[in-house]
This record gives sequence, C-alpha cells and structure tokens, in this order.
Amino acid sequence: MNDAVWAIVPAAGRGSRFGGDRPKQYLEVAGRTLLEHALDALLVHPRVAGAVVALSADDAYWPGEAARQGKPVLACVGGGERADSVLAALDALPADVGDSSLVLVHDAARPNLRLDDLDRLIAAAGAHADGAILAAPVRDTLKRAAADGGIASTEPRESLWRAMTPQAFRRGPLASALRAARGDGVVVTDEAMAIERLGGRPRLVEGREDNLKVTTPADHALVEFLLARGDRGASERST
Ligand SMILES: Nc1ccn([C@@H]2O[C@H](COP(=O)(O)OP(=O)(O)OP(=O)(O)O)[C@@H](O)[C@H]2O)c(=O)n1
Ligand SMILES: C[C@](O)(CO)[C@H](O)COP(=O)(O)O
Repeated sequence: MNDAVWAIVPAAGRGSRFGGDRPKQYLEVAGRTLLEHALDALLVHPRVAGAVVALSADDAYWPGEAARQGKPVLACVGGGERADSVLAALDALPADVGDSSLVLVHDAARPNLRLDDLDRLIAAAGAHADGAILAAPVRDTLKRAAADGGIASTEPRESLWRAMTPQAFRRGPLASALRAARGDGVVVTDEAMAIERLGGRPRLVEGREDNLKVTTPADHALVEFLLARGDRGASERST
C-alpha cells in the first residue's frame, strides 16, 4: 500500500458566524492566513504528499499557489455543504491515490494543529480500518437548554468527546460513506459521522485542546495569541 497520505482542506465556507470582510479562512494571523497555517501544519508531516483545497465557486482570495513546502497543492470547487466540499476534493485527488490510501480531512479554520498530534492520528488511522479522528474529552458539565432559556437537564459527560480535525480515513470508504449520507438526505457535520452511520467505529485520538476551530471573533484573539507566541508545543512547525 502506498504510504503517501493526502490532505483535504475544506475551505469553501462563508464564515457567517465570524462575520468580517472576508471568509475567515483568509483571516491573517502571525503573517499567514488561517488556511495557510492549516496547510503548513499538514504538509510538514513527512508522509503527507500533498493537499487538495476545496474553495467556494466565487472565492476571491485564493492565491492560486500550486505548491507549498515543495509539495503539490491542488484546488477544486467545493459545495453547499461541508460534505459536498470534501467529496469534491476527494474526486480531485491525483489518479494514483488509491481507494486504500489514507486521506486526512482538516478544517481550514483550525490553524494550530501540532505535528505530534498529526503523527499520532496518522498512526492510529493506519492501524484501524475505520480510521481515526483527533478529539478531546469534554471537561465541562453539559446542560440541555429548554425553549424558555432555562436548563432542561444535565447531560452525563462521561465518555463524551469533542470531535476535532484532522479526521483520517481510507479514500474509498470515506467517499462511499459521504455519498451514502448525501443520498439519504443526511447532512453530516463531520466525516466520522458518515462512517458511523454505516456501522463504522473510527478511533478517538486525544488531541490538544488548543487545536481550536476559529468560528467567531472571540476565537480570533485566542488563536492570535497561540500562533503569535510561536508556541509549537512538542512539535516544530514549518515557518
Ligand atoms: N459548504 C462548506 C462549508 C464549510 N466548509 C469548510 O468547513 C470548515 C469548517 O466549517 P465552519 O467552521 O462551519 O466554516 P463556515 O461554514 O465558513 O462557517 P459558518 O458556518 O459560520 O458560515 C471550514 O474550513 C469551512 O470553510 C466547506 O469547505 N464547505
Ligand atoms: C468537523 C468539525 O470541526 C468537528 O468538530 C465540526 O463538525 C465542523 O463544524 P462546522 O459547523 O462545519 O464548523
């Protein structure tokens, strides 16, 4: 089996919850856009051979680069839902990326991925047929809201985890699962959900809490602090 791993970066979102004058993946922090940080955090891994970025049809910010860190970066047009963008990127992978090849799906809005987390994820996904995702155990007490704004109930948090990305799967099973969900009219919020609904059990790989997704302006200040201080944790990031 070809050891090469390809990265897919869905970057066709509008960033509506963030607002701003451009889609949040093009927010610049510490000299690079969130999308560039995400790409660099993936491409720095020696097994990652390249990346496919899914862009909105009217994307006005993509610089059109064909390579980063000496590795190919391809672009395609995404779709209305995340899963559409991921499927478009899967279809845009080079022909020599077979169905048994590992692919990583990583949010363009998660710029602070660390090499050691990525390495553990790739190892876990390679060892488990149903793939693996980075995730973090829930550490807060969870409340279910009632319609009137009061607390309806407290949800047991034992064994609850927050899914993050990258999420890693074999190309063929991932594409089939995403197509099955779409065919059934099910909107999946992450790739693992599509695998799970067919009975798959991807592994949970505990990742750093600071692998955060930039969703609202409040996240911007935090990610700026994380990236600007050059805190690379246990891993070196490409410059
Ligand atoms: N149709 C879509 C929707 C989302 N994404 C990507 O999926 C990632 C995570 O999605 P999210 O954080 O929800 O981004 P947006 O959809 O842009 O945000 P919002 O929901 O606030 O509009 C982002 O990198 C986003 O660009 C995508 O490629 N295609
Ligand atoms: C894929 C994800 O980041 C896992 O938590 C999350 O589901 C993306 O959700 P979004 O609403 O598309 O940002």
